[in-house]
Amino acid sequence: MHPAAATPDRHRLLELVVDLAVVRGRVTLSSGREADWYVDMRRLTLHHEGAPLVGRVMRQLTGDLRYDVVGGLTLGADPVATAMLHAAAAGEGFLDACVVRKAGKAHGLQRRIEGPDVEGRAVLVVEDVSTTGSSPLAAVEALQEAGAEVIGVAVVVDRGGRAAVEAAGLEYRAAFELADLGLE
Ligand SMILES: O=P(O)(O)OC[C@H]1O[C@H](OP(=O)(O)OP(=O)(O)O)[C@H](O)[C@@H]1O
Ligand SMILES: O=C(O)c1cc(=O)[nH]c(=O)[nH]1
Repeated sequence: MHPAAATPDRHRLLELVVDLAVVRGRVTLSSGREADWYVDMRRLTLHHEGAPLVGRVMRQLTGDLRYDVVGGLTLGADPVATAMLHAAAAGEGFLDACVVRKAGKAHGLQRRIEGPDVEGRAVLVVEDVSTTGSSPLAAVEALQEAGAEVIGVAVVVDRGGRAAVEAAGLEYRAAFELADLGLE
């Protein structure tokens, strides 16, 4: 099946993204850039119907890739990773999740990457929405420093991050592009 094939799950998830997450109005993005709309994916990835759909659609999108850990830069990536973990657990496979902190922690075990150890493991970096690619690439760098093999990046909505991630030599998958959301 094509990674972004039309399925009932993908169709319903797209409806929910448009209904729940797209917010029109002037906003400042994490890059400092200004925009006239925002995709607040947390409204979807923490939603009772949206979260399980995110897990299944993202697993389907990356079904041909080999990875056994999934995670990205906190906070947007976290519910995406755990939704995928639960989708895997509900099926045949197993999948661990990890959380990449924006900065290292000064107390406790002082870990930047939380969860089961990632050293020597194949990790898929995820993100809820990516505009510049800098958040997923920050996660890639932290995971590689921790000894993980990063096999690619997958996002629910691509707002423009593809170019930077592909320029870094990484596979990039997006469940939805701006055209799918009617936002081009
Ligand atoms: O870095 P980009 O590829 O351009 O993607 C945009 C980032 O903006 C959002 O997070 P935000 O920085 O608002 O932080 P949060 O996840 O802590 O809410 C989103 O979850 C991405 O991480
Ligand atoms: O670039 C961003 O900061 C950004 C854009 C967007 O649509 N949604 C979001 O959560 N962050």
